[in-house]
Amino acid sequence: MSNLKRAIGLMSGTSMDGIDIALLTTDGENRVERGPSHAMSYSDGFRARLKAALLDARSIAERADRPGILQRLERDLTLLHAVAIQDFLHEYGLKPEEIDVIGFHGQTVLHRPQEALTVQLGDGALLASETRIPVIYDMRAEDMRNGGEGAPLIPAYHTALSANLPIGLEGPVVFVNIGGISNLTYVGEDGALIAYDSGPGNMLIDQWMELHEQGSFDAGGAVAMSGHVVGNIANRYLDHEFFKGNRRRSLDRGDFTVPAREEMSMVNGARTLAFVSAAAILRSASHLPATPRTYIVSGGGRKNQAIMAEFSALAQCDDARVIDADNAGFDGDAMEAEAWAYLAVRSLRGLPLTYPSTTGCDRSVSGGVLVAP
Ligand SMILES: Nc1ncnc2c1ncn2[C@@H]1O[C@H](COP(=O)(O)OP(=O)(O)OP(=O)(O)O)[C@@H](O)[C@H]1O
Ligand SMILES: CC(=O)N[C@H]1[C@@H]2OC[C@@H](O2)[C@@H](O)[C@@H]1O[C@H](C)C(=O)O
Repeated sequence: MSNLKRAIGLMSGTSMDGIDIALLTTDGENRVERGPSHAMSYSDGFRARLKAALLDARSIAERADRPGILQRLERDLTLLHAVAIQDFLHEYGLKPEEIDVIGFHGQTVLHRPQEALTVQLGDGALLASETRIPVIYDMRAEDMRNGGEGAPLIPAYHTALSANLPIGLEGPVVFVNIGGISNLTYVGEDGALIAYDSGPGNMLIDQWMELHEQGSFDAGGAVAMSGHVVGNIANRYLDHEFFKGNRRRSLDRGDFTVPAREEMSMVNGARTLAFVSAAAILRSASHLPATPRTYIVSGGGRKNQAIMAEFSALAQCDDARVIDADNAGFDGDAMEAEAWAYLAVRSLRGLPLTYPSTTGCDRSVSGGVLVAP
């Protein structure tokens, strides 16, 4: 019997900008057929509630606690995901019974790997009943129960993608996702898989733009492109203990704080934080067993020209190339949502989602909670 499943992945990442949704047909191993994808932006009001939720989440002691606005927000967030699914099914002429499973990430509101505590808002049972499709959710917890960092989880999917790299890309290859936080996956020429979070991605830039009432992000990196890097402030970030030592750990949004408004001009701040985003990846990559030759970049940060220019310049010092995932035959916007579809199928089959070399877990671990409609 074929193990091929049709899965939909749903990702609401640390940027809190909206829901990415993607269709994938896969066996959870090497067969991956990418389908259509879509993004649904949150309204400004909803994004403001998500940000407020981060404060309420600080008082969570048990994973199931939902203090303050969290309980109501979890329901509303889940219902928005149900709307995203309905719209997607309608747009592509699909029926619920044609989808085997939904991989539901939810919204991370608290991530404290040192306390083995990670909380993603998202009611899997409600989503299953609303969509009439089986749902796999809460995919990070089992990893943490087994000593893992609970993130990143995308490396299992990167491994599958690495089987279809364009001819001529020099290895070792590293997949980099520049979302709110950035993470990297090293695929060695011997097949070795190493992954970890690599630093602040866009989150500081986004917060800087908001601080200056210039919208929620630096579109195209246009503001940054007219500024210059303020060295001492960049170094303050790059000297953070996160980049030192041999133990890699996963990040929470609260691990890095936006500079004070008066520390730099708006344009120099945007440029400095774009540089920090790029340099953080290189600093983190210096802990890999071999120097990467190609970086394949996905996530919204690849659309920031300043991040990409700084990244390319720094990588060039190591004779490495930086390429947009879209130019390597992938979809840089949909990759995380695709990954959650892929991981859901792996979860259904009891296959590992994480490995000691990706999250630091004690052994390969599967995970996720299945709810039938
Ligand atoms: N056109 C653009 N120009 C510049 N930056 C952009 C553009 N589009 C998106 N971004 C940046 O990318 C961010 C969203 O990226 P993405 O959707 O990959 O993050 P995420 O999935 O929420 O985060 P994570 O991967 O950490 O979970 C936005 O907040 C913004 O900073
Ligand atoms: C706890 C959590 O939600 N972590 C996210 C975050 O956003 C990027 C980075 O930090 C990564 O570790 C992870 O998401 C990706 C999709 C992952 O788990 O692979």
